[in-house]
Amino acid sequence: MAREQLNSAAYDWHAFSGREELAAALADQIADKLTKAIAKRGTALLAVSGGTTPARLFAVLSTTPIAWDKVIVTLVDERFVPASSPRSNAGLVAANLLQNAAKAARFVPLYHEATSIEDAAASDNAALQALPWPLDVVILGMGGDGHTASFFPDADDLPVLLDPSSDRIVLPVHAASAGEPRLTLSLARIIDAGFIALHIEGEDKRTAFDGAVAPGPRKPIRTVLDAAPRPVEVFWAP
Ligand SMILES: O=C(O)[C@H](O)[C@@H](O)[C@H](O)[C@H](O)COP(=O)(O)O
Repeated sequence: MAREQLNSAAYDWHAFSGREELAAALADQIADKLTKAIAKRGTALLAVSGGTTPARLFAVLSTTPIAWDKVIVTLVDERFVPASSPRSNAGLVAANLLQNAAKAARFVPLYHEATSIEDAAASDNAALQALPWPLDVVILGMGGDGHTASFFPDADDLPVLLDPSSDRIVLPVHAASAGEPRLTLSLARIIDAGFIALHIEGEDKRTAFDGAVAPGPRKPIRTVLDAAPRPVEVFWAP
């Protein structure tokens, strides 16, 4: 089916006529990048976003025949809730991605019980040092307000979250619009990824993306596009 391809310096736009077609194409791209990473360094590091958009992609990816036992999966961000919560991104990944062939992957969550989100982020920061950075693949989502990861426009310390030279891996986020405190990978870790995909669906998200890349007040997604050393691959379907 027809695919619309628009490019700009900061992103490559890949539009699909349907969400199934998008999921198949993006899953193929992810599998290709992970397989190449495994061939090159014996392992692959994948970070995925949560929310509602990725479930179909995760289901398709979970049946993709790659060496999942050599893949480490972590999260781009997480709500400060246990995996048993319906709000948990770890729960979403467990139910949709870590199934079928992908069950063999190693999952590294972000949420741990802690007395504060700051303590949780500090322990994550220490624990995730041991992962084989940089990310080979990162899959971002985007909210209608132009947030991605947990870089919410109303987040306290947004400049810290968006510092491209930060040596932090995981940062705590307080943002009234986020619902609950969040844990997020830093911008620095995200833009270091070998393949950066932004997965958005629906007309509202396309309008929000177009607004974010147009001249005007900078939204967090625009900061990611501008900071990335290579074009972000945007996958969109109506
Ligand atoms: O924890 C989260 O919510 C995500 O990581 C977040 O960044 C998400 O990608 C956007 O909010 C879009 O969410 P939807 O897919 O639900 O629109």
